[in-house]
Parts: sequence; C-alpha cells; structure tokens
Amino acid sequence: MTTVIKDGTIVTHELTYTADVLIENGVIAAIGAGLQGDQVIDAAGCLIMPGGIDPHTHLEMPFMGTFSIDDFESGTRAALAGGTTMVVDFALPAPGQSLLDALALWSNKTARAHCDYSFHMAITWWGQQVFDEMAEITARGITSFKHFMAYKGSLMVNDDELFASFRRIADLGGLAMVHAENGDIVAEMSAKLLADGVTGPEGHAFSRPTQVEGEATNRAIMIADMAGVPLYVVHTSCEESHEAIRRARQSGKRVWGEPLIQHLVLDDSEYLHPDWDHAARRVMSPPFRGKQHQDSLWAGLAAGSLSCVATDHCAFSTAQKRFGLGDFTKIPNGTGGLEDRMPLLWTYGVGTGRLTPSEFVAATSTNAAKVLNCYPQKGAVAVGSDADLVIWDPKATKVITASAQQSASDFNVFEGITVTGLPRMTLSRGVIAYAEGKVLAAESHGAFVPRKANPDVNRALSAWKAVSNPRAVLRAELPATGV
Ligand SMILES: NC(=O)NCCC(=O)O
Ligand SMILES: [Zn+2]
Ligand SMILES: [Zn+2]
Repeated sequence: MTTVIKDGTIVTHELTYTADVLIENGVIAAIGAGLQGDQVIDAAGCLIMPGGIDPHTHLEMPFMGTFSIDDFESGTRAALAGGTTMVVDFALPAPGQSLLDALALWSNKTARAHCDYSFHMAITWWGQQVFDEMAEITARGITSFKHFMAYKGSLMVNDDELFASFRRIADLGGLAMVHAENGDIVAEMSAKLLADGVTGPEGHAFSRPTQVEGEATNRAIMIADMAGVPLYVVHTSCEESHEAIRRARQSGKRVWGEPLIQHLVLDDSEYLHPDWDHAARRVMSPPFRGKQHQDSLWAGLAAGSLSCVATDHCAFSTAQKRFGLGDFTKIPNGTGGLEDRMPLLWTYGVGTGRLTPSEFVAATSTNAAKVLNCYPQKGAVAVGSDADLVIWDPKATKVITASAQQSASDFNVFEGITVTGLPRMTLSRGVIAYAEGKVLAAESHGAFVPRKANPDVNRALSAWKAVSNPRAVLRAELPATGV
C-alpha cells in the first residue's frame, strides 16, 4: 500500500516548500506535485517535518537505588505523542560488567518499543576487557560512547580513564560523549551542605554550580582534542559550558553541545519552592539554571554553537523522589520530557521568534541524525529516507498536564504550561503511529537503528592528526666523541 500526504508545507533544516509526499514500503518514494497513493493524508494547514530524534533518554534505567519509571513501552509512546520518532538510549554496564552483556540487557528492554531506537554505550569502568569489547560494540552499530564525569562512587570515570577511552574511540571512528560535571567537587560540596543542615532539594542545585559544569566541559574538550576524537557534550545547561563549546568550535574542534528542553524552559527558582515534592520532582543533573543561562542556550541554538535539543528523559514518580527526604543526595536525579520537547521548543522557540522553523527541525531532528551518523536515513524529508514524519499543526494548542500524559510518572515538570504547535499525526516508517490524540503504532513496531563508524568528521580528524602528530626530528649523525 502507498500513502500520499497532500496539501502540507514541507519544512526541512534548510528549506520550506509546498509539495506532496509519497510513501512506499516505509520510505519516502517521491516528493512533488500531484502525487497519487492508496491512502491519502490531508495535511492542509500543517507542516510536514522530519520526526523528532531525541538523542538522550534513559528508559528503565537502574539509577540511585531504583529504576526510571518509563520503560521502552511508555517512553516511546510518549515520544510518538510528542512528534518524536526515534530515541537514543544509554546502555549502562555496571562497574566490572561486560559491555556486551550490558548491550544484551538493554536490547531485551526494547521488545515493546513503539518507535525506532538506537543506543549509546556508557563507559563506566576501564580495563582491557572494555578496550577489547568496544570494537565489537562498534561493529554492532553502536558508535557513540558516553562518560560520566560526575556521580562519584558509581558511574564516574577519572581523567586517565577518559583519555584512554577517548583514544580508543578515536581509533574506532566513534563519537565520545560526556556528562560534564566535576564529580569530585560535587561530592565535596554535597557533604558540606549536608553538614551545614541544607538537606532539601535546593541543596542539589547549590552543590552543582555552573563552575563544576564549565570546568568539566573544558577539561573534556581538551582531553578529546589530545585524543583526536569528536566530542558531544550532553545536557549543556549554562553559559560556562556553552562558552567552552563555542570557543572550541571557533578554533576548529569537532565538539557539539546539547541543551535540554528543561533547561531552556525552567529555571532554578523551582528549587526554592516551599513544597518539598515540587522542588524534588525537578531534581536533575545539571540542575535548572538562572535566566541568563537560558538566554545563552537559546542564543546558542540560533547561532549554531549548540546543536541538538534533547530531554535526558529519566522520569521518576513522587514516591521515588521521596527516597531523598532528609538527604538531597538520595533524590533520584532526572525528569521527563519526551512528549513535551517538540511542542515546548516550538512554543518558546518558533513562537517567540528565537528560532526559525528550519532551525527547529535542525535542533529536534536533523542535527542529531548527522552527528550520530544516521542521516539521511533519519532526520530528513527526502526521497529514500525513512518515512519518519510529523504532521505539525502550528495553531493547535493544549495545556500540559500529568493527568493526560503518556509517561507513567504521576507528575510533569511542565504542568500548567500552554503550548501552541502540536503534532496532528506522527508517522514511523510510513505507519500512522499517532493521530487524533492516540498512539496507534503497535508495541514492538520500533526497530533498532544501527549506525556506522567513521563518518566524514572522524576521517577529517584522523587525517589532520596524521599530518600534525609529533614526529621525531631527523638529524645528521654526529661523529662519536671517542671519549
Ligand atoms: N540527568 C539526570 O539527572 N539523570 C539522568 C542521568 C544523567 O544523564 O545524568
Ligand atoms: Zn547526565
Ligand atoms: Zn542522561
């Protein structure tokens, strides 16, 4: 069966134009005027954009003594309802665990995924086994490796491990990723705050000032530069970190920054709320920041110094957040956002003139596809691309509320915000996956998206390293002194 989408306006990361889209066997077969298909989708008044790609989620993640509450079933349902057609989650080996075992574990979690997904592999410890297995992980289509510079005592890796891993990734043609916060300083500051009687959720924000993020971002950038590997900095939340990324990019380094929709929209006043639950529900790392940092992130998206807007979707329930009553260091870190990322970015970005529609497409989809090397299979409205599309109604409006969300959590950090700009329909590989407020894609419709190593950027970086690597100076042999 063929499907044709008629009377919509196509918006890509570079063009806006009117055309029909013909879909056959899950891919875009033609784009043009007067196309015919067995099934007709009317997109009048709507925009046809690439389905969103969320490059940063944690579904059913074991973390801080519990599991994030959305699994691949509810998480991907939320994704489709918000116009996102692919999520990239993190396989997370326990310290000492084989990367291949962790991958098997994560693959088993995906049986009920409604939309496509890929993985990053986290490097949570270092040793010969990790070094060896990274090659097989890359061969299986997982080419990005994440390092936590925070969470001391659990996920954190040190600089020597970071450097060793980055060099290995450079050799494999992969992408290094970092959660950039100085975990040693955070641990020190947390202990001091607790000792001083600051036990509530505000202590979480106080223990992770922007300096710890700026310092770690800069350190990761320099280590990546020495290793000759491209670097992706997840959840860039503040000017200090953005500034380091901006400077690196200006000097030709291959570095990308990822702001989260939470940091773009919500600020640190949330942690001072008199209701403990309200504040604790918003505990995540890095914490929400002040308005000046939000302005910096928005400017970075417009200027191109920041690349992909993600969610870091890691939802918990209120009951889980209460594990940290009396000690903010025990509040599970993370918030949701999969269903709300695109409507919020449209509302606060395109709706205010901070972003053009094409910049919106770049930030929500195309840039992630390019950086993660699955473009133009994903992130494109182009002949031959997967028909992962969102039919976007820029006038549709709703109030965000937990009672109507797909997520399994009992709250939503964006509760009460009115968004204008919503998916009317989401298609995943040509299947109508979401329409009229309902998720229609079957459980298990989602498929793994393998990615290839050694994209152009890595090849260019390796070529440059080969040209500029230190070399021994060839000198004329001196006569022996005979002494
Ligand atoms: N961000 C957060 O608070 N939780 C998820 C894990 C991480 O990305 O650091
Ligand atoms: Zn993180
Ligand atoms: Zn994360």
